[in-house]
Amino acid sequence: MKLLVTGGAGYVGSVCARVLLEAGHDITIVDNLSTGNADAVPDGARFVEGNVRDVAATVLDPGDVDGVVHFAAQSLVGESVENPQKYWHGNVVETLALLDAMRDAGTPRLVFSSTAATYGEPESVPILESSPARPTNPYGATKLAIDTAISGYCAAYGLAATSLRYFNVAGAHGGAGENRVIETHLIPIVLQAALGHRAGVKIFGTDYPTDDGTAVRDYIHVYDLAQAHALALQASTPGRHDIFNLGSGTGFSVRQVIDTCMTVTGAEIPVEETGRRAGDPAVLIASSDKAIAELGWKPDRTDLSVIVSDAWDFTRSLGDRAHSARA
Ligand SMILES: NC(=O)c1ccc[n+]([C@@H]2O[C@H](COP(=O)([O-])OP(=O)(O)OC[C@H]3O[C@@H](n4cnc5c(N)ncnc54)[C@H](O)[C@@H]3O)[C@@H](O)[C@H]2O)c1
Ligand SMILES: O=c1ccn([C@@H]2O[C@H](COP(=O)(O)OP(=O)(O)O[C@H]3O[C@H](CO)[C@@H](O)[C@H](O)[C@H]3O)[C@@H](O)[C@H]2O)c(=O)[nH]1
Repeated sequence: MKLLVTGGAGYVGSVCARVLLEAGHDITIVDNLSTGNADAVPDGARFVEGNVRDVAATVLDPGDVDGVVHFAAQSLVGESVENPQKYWHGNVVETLALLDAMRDAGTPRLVFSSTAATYGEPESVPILESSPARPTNPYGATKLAIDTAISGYCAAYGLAATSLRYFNVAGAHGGAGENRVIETHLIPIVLQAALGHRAGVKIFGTDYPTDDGTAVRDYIHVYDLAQAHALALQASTPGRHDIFNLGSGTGFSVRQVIDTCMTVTGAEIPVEETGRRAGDPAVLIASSDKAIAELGWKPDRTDLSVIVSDAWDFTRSLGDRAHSARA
């Protein structure tokens, strides 16, 4: 397929673009490099630098593009609580412009990066797609608003769309991984501390109602996630909006993640316990049964040690290209 990939210079988008190229798709990436890296754009993809809102209409030639895989977004839970304006504009306004450009150009399919954050604090785990969606932060609220808009565009205009609700993405593949200028995610932060690029790691909250008091998340390997995108592109149906959770189905606490990172790296990492981060739910664990049954998805890198090892190999391979090395 001829595909437009937004956010393909970012972490998840750059891995997925590689996997889609390997599968034989023709890829054009649009990215404004606000959090992404130009050197993450894979060989073999065309690259257009710009905001989705500004360039979508020019890169979607009428009748020419088979689908859009839309990763570009603002995606930090804590930041969204402090600066919701950045999230409503950066996510909802940008995506509505993309949906309208797709409609004008007759682009038939969309795969959208939705999130576990749409559910908020779950009543029970694992979380199903039918679980109540009550986001606890503006980031999740904007992604839920986009999912709602997509449903309407599918029903009224015949778009074929899939929203993939990722849980916590981690790991690396094909020379691509996490290398953000400002890093806030747990696993890359712990690995940067293991490399000596940070003094240590803070645990945000030790009073959650979990076994060890720290928050529990479901970590999914970015390669498994990429496979789901390839399947979703094949499975889409005009007029339908399908929503799938994507996780490994197992929860790990912040302490367990730090312990696994210490085992994999062999490094002793200083840990400081601090208060909760605003907007964080206690426990997020996915049921991915629907994706397994309906997309034929087969996640096979679900072991946390494998996820952390792949992230560690990538982080070490960066050398001077690591933003954390220059901090
Ligand atoms: N990383 C996770 O754990 C996770 C979990 C759930 C959902 N997601 C979703 O997956 C997607 C990718 O996340 P990521 O972790 O790779 O983030 P990222 O910040 O690494 O990548 C986002 C990319 O989009 C680009 N971008 C942002 N706004 C843009 C705009 N308006 N126009 C053009 N380019 C723009 C950035 O420069 C960056 O390259 C996001 O939609 C995020 O909400 C991520
Ligand atoms: O230095 C740190 C960083 C994080 N955490 C905690 O570790 C957990 C995981 O945090 P993080 O890696 O920042 O991911 P989340 O905030 O859970 O969000 C990720 O996972 C969500 C889905 O669950 C996605 O929607 C988001 O885009 C993605 O950033 C949370 O409990 C954090 O409070 C710490 O204790 N210390």
